[in-house]
Amino acid sequence: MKLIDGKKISGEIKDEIKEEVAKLKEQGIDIALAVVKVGEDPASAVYVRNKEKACEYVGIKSITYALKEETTQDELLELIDKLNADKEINGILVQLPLPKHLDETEVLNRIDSKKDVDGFHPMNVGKMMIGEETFLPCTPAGIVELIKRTGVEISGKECVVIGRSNIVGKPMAMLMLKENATVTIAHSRTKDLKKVTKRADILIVAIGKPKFITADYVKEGAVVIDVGIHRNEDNKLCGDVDFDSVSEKTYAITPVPGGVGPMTVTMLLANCVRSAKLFR
Ligand SMILES: Nc1nc2c(c(=O)[nH]1)N[C@@H](CN(C=O)c1ccc(C(=O)N[C@@H](CCC(=O)O)C(=O)O)cc1)CN2
Repeated sequence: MKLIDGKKISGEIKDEIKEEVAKLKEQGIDIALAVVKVGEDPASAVYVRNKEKACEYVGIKSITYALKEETTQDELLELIDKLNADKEINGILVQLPLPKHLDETEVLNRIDSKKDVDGFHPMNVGKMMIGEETFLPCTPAGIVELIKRTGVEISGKECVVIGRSNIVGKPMAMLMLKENATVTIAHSRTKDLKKVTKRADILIVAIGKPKFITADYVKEGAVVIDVGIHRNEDNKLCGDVDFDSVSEKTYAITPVPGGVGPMTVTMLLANCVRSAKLFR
């Protein structure tokens, strides 16, 4: 069984990005990312800190706007408008989830699509659908990169994606289709999930339930990618996949932590570089 080491692979990509950022600096192009965080969600605080550290490592300037929980929709939209107009800012991201009283869709749609380094704006989602060059959502893009850098051929493979969120499941399916996989999207209403998952050469799991996928859901020799992230009572992290039982059957598998998560942050850096190159 191959362990797909997302930490190592993302480290390699970060070094490539660092070189590219240095070259752009020599040409007088500086890259700056605005990160907007609303409220005190502890997981979001960790992810934002990881993004700040990664930016610093590669030489991208990051500015975090930490807004209080009670921030109103109008206040948040006003900040986005200000960042959209700021010529020094190449990328804007709003850390999700937002507090319940805020309208996430309206906020994400307000970000200038040319600064949408999360790839969540409808314009960029549309471009991705038709295969035009654009910002790709970071987690799905990171997963494609992980699979490719593990040396696994995607073209012609049976790929099953469990989950249909706008951030992971739907774009994931699109990107695997672009790589010429035969793609099935399974979800909470899928009948006989095991029957569907057992045909997967590549199984991508974003179901949101700790250790839900056990060995009996997986075909011998499959590649399994675990997008889930859960913290148990002992503060230990696990994914949606029962790693110990499933890994005995797989050709390759991602761990949690250290699999998909670090790639999400690294692909954000790649999108910041893309923004500076395409739209400065
Ligand atoms: N604006 C966005 N919000 C959210 C996104 C996103 O892509 N854009 N994705 C997730 C959270 N996320 C990034 O923001 C993210 C999740 C996990 C990790 C990560 O590195 N995980 C580590 C473990 C870290 C820990 O100790 O908890 C790992 O898996 O090894 C990075 C980023 C939702 N929101």
